[in-house]
Amino acid sequence: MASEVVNTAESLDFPADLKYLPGFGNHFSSEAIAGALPQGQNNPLICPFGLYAEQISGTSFTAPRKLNLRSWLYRIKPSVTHEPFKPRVPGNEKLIADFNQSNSSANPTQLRWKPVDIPEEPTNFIDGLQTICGAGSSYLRHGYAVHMYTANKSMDNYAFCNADGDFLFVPQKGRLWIMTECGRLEVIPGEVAVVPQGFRFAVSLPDGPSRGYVSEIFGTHFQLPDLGPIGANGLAAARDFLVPVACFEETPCPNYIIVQKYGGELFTAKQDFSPFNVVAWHGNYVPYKYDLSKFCPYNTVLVDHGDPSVNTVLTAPTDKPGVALLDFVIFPPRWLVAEHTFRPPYYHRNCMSEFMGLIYGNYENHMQAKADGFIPGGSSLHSCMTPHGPDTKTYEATVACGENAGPYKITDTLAFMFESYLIPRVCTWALESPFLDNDYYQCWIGLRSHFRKEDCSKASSNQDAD
Ligand SMILES: O=C(O)Cc1cc(O)ccc1O
Ligand SMILES: [Fe+2]
Repeated sequence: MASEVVNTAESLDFPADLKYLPGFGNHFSSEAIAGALPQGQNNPLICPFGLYAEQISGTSFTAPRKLNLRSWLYRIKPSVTHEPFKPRVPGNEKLIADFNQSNSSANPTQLRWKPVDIPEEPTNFIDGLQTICGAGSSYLRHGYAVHMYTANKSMDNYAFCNADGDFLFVPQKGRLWIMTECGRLEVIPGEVAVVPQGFRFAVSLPDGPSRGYVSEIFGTHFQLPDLGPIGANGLAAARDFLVPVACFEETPCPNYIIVQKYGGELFTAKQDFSPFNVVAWHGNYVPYKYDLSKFCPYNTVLVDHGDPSVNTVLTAPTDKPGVALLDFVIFPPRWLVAEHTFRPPYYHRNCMSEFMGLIYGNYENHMQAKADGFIPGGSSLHSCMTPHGPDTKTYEATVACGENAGPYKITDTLAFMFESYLIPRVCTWALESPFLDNDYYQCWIGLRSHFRKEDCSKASSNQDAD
């Protein structure tokens, strides 16, 4: 418990030495003022210091205990104290939470986008968020969305609340200062953060123009993957996940606006205080962050290219065992040592769908075969059964290197994949976007046949002689 730290954040300043609580799935507790958490019960008649008790649940009350998520917030005023929600004008028409024929289409071709420009006009995180693709519906609590954000303005006197699902933030350019009801998260490119469904949060941009990726999941939450035969350790360690400590604002804010995303539409409600007025909290339903450089990769040590699932950081399950609504997978710096193996990703068609982004560096830069076109801030989508794999340059350079490729370290790169069982529909604006790379398919067109027919006849005549 962070009871000695008195975080009375009179402004939303983020100190350099932000404190966090470590762990994943823990029952945490945090007090900005010692004694603010009720002891022995959640909902006393009068809470310490006259605070209001409020529960936020992330699963139905009756969910099995091992899945049950909820937290208790002790706040200066309860979040119900606001004027009625009204449709936000203007809304954000590029935000989709119910994928259908009016807003998106099926597209089985290989798709790739260049990095989207960060606008010049003042744009905050809410207005700069645009859905690229997704499947299902937040109304039915089954599905996901992949968004990109570009923004250059902090959310002042605005808080966002996503009633549809959980957001996983993957910043690519610029730090995010995410103020949440549980406290502050600083997230730099190379780190990721999760803000679960329903938490109010405000995004500030201390570095100015910023860009990144967001995945949103409907109806479930992220878990750490099972490790199977890997054993009890490896990949993302629970203790490297960081949860904010309680921190509150109490200065009057006469025109504070809550922007609620509900069914993909935006609604606003006015209130006269900051929603970041939680003096203490406890529970297991919390925002958190994770530094991807802490990931402990496992990989091939003799032959063949392992499947990318070995690099799963977080997984959001479906009801089918082992089948993900959304896996968050990374391709971090690591040694390649496989012998007589084609080391880059194999050519493949996957029954799952793969959205990829690049945080920095070159993706799978095997033997410096610099594949063009997939640039930091860009993205690609290879949907269910859409063939893909290394481009011509990478194939030729890998084969030219032959058996001489000794141990080789892939460095200075960080790519990721959102992989889903559900077949994505692609949003209309994303298909019409000037950033769509219409020549993407060209990167494979040069792949030549290396088939040596003469070797086949030699092999069969040798066989006849035997
Ligand atoms: O398509 C991709 O680049 C992602 C990917 C990487 C890999 O090493 C194996 C399979 C796979 O889908
Ligand atoms: Fe793939």
